[in-house]
Amino acid sequence: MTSTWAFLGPSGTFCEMALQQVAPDNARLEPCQDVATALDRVRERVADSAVVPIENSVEGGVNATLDNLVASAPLVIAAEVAVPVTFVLAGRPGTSLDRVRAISTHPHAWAQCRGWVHLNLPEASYVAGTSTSAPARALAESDDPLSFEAVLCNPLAAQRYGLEVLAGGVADNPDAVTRFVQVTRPGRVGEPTGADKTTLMVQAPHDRAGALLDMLEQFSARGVNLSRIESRPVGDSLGRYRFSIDVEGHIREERVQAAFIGLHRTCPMVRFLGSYPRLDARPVVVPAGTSDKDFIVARAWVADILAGRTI
Ligand SMILES: O=C(O)C(=O)Cc1ccccc1
Repeated sequence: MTSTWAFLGPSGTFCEMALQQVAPDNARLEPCQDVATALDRVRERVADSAVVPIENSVEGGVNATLDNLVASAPLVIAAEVAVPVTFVLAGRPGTSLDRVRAISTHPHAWAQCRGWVHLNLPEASYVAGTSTSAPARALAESDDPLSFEAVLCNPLAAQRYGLEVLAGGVADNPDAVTRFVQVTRPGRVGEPTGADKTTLMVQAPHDRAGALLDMLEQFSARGVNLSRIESRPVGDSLGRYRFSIDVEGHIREERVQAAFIGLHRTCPMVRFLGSYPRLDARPVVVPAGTSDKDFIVARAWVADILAGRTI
């Protein structure tokens, strides 16, 4: 049976390149206007999965994704993918570089090429695009006059839409990587691989000294290592934050469950956002005293006490 995959479109985005790494060959593709629409397609059961950007090595977390994952009906991350992001400046065939007055692209792409533009086209202004390939397609297909003459997109998109590369290698950081995730509706949680990651969103306990430390202690007390933590405003008033966190380990592991139970007891909001294999497949180091076996043995000891078998 074919599955339907939503992504940030149109064809030619970095998101589509990420999707190609995880989707089956016969997947039906559903290009969307923005990240929120792609995730809603999964909630509405129009799509089985969505592939969306979550973190960039230059810009950090992708807020549209981090916030949307906790905004409405629950979704979970099933897999992660990294895509090296390389940009070209492209225009309609025959466009000369010194004629470029305005450039359109996705805000994340603009942020990653700003230095090059400042140096090489200091007069050029920026026109926000919904993705890197949306303005590329518009340049190629629109008969109307556009408010820009060039786009920043990946070399494949320039080729796909028949645009001419006016300059290559325009990224300020040539090693930039964006991490994308495959998102699905929640189901029975799969088995751990030993090299897994778990994503969650937590609202710290109420405003008081040490609240953040107390939250972090839930992880450190169980030997659970954090690989990413970012604060996001809750949105209803100034000064209220929740934390988007990646931890090393799987929700089927005892120490991760113990940390989740601790958070649930002490924090106003905790949302599980998926346990999935780590991109680098590096096995998680489990500190002494926090393995599943350690928990099972300790629980059996308490059971013995309760049954009067141990004093
Ligand atoms: O617009 C795209 O091509 C995307 O997939 C979003 C994006 C934009 C810039 C860097 C990484 C991802």
